Amino acid sequence: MWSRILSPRVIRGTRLCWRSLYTMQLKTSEFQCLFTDGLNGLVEVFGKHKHELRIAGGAVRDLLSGKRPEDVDFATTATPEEMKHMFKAAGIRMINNKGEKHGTITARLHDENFEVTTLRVDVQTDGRHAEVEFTTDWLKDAERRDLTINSMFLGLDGTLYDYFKGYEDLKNHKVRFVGSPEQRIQEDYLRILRYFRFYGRVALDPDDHEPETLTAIRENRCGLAGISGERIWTELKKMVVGNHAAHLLELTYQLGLAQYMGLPPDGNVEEMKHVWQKAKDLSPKPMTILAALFRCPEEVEKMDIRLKVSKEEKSLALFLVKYRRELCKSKDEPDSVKPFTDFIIDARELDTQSKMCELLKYQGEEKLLAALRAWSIPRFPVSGHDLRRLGITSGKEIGVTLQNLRDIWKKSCYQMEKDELLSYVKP
Ligand SMILES: Nc1ccn([C@@H]2O[C@H](COP(=O)(O)OP(=O)(O)OP(=O)(O)O)[C@@H](O)[C@H]2O)c(=O)n1
Ligand SMILES: [Mg+2]
Repeated sequence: MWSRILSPRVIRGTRLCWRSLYTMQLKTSEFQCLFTDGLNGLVEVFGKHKHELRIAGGAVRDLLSGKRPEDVDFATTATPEEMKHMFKAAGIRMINNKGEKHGTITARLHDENFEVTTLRVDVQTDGRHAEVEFTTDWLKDAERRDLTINSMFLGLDGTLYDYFKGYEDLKNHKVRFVGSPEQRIQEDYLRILRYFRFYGRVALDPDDHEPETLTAIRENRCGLAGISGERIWTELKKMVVGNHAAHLLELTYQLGLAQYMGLPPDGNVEEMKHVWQKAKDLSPKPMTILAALFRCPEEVEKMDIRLKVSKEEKSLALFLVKYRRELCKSKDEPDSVKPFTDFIIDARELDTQSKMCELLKYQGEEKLLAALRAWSIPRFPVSGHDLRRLGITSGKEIGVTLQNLRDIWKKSCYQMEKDELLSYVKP
């Protein structure tokens, strides 16, 4: 059952308002999966030193949505110094203390790492980094977090601490910033993209945004220019393969964000919407959806300069932009994968088959995709060595003959064997 404790607070020194803390008791069985020997050990150490320890942020959101969280962050009232002292005394190993400046200590128990962060307030932010001050006030730590659904804590006894109705928002499929969207965005402009990503995860309706959220995003869009390409790409990738992706990408264009995110300013939004509709249930790679926005290879190059995507991702984008219309199913035999397998045989590059699968997703060719996935590249049975044995010595001639034989072999649907193929060679 919900219990409600009301406390008056002054927000930003101007308005007096009632801030509520909702607490609720979850059954520990609901998050039993987390209680490993390592976590039990961690809980014991914090209990012994009388420091509070709670699960924080994204992991609480995931647990409440019935999902097993990928990474679990812990928050505590103990300072990093107190944690270090406590872990040392208990003989617990700590690893790479790079996060210590921001209050994070990583402890290793029973071969598991636990990241525990001291409650903090961001005293100075520049839209990317924050200078932090430690606190023992859980509300203050919740206040600096981005979205209400990401601002909850879960005590290890099953008590949920929820200052901003995050659980209600989660149940109502609402994505809202904590307090002022403008302020939260200005603290870290990447939150614009986090908003879209979580919208895709949580919202049912593709167009159920709070108007003031969209206004804050639009007015602060330039801030994205200062965010590194790697961070943008990490978020964008997750958003593009989530729910409502086409709607959200279109919205980034309507709000004028695209150019700050490495996407072509005049991206082909209509094509992207079609491609998404056709490919969304075929597990497309993020780049398969984004490729639809590019009108030419130069736009892929510009995107790469900004987002620093991987070599494979860039090569996939260039492949799709080049072949999306050129390489299509045959009109006479629409169920045949032959045009695609022939291309793969000729390309002789290891990743062509996987790129071709993405091309079929782009084109929405579900049946051909299944057939291509089931196909494995047959081995061409003739080598240069075989031709040399037949008396062909010039390298150039060997190359030409091999290609001719390969074409014959392709026509035979890769069935012809070596002797039959070599019978075509006139020495
Ligand atoms: N720009 C950011 C990034 C993170 N957070 C806070 O830090 C928590 C943990 O961040 P992170 O692990 O990066 O994201 P998650 O929300 O946990 O999402 P994911 O499932 O992708 O890990 C978030 O839940 C949120 O409370 C934030 O307020 N602003
Ligand atoms: Mg996380």
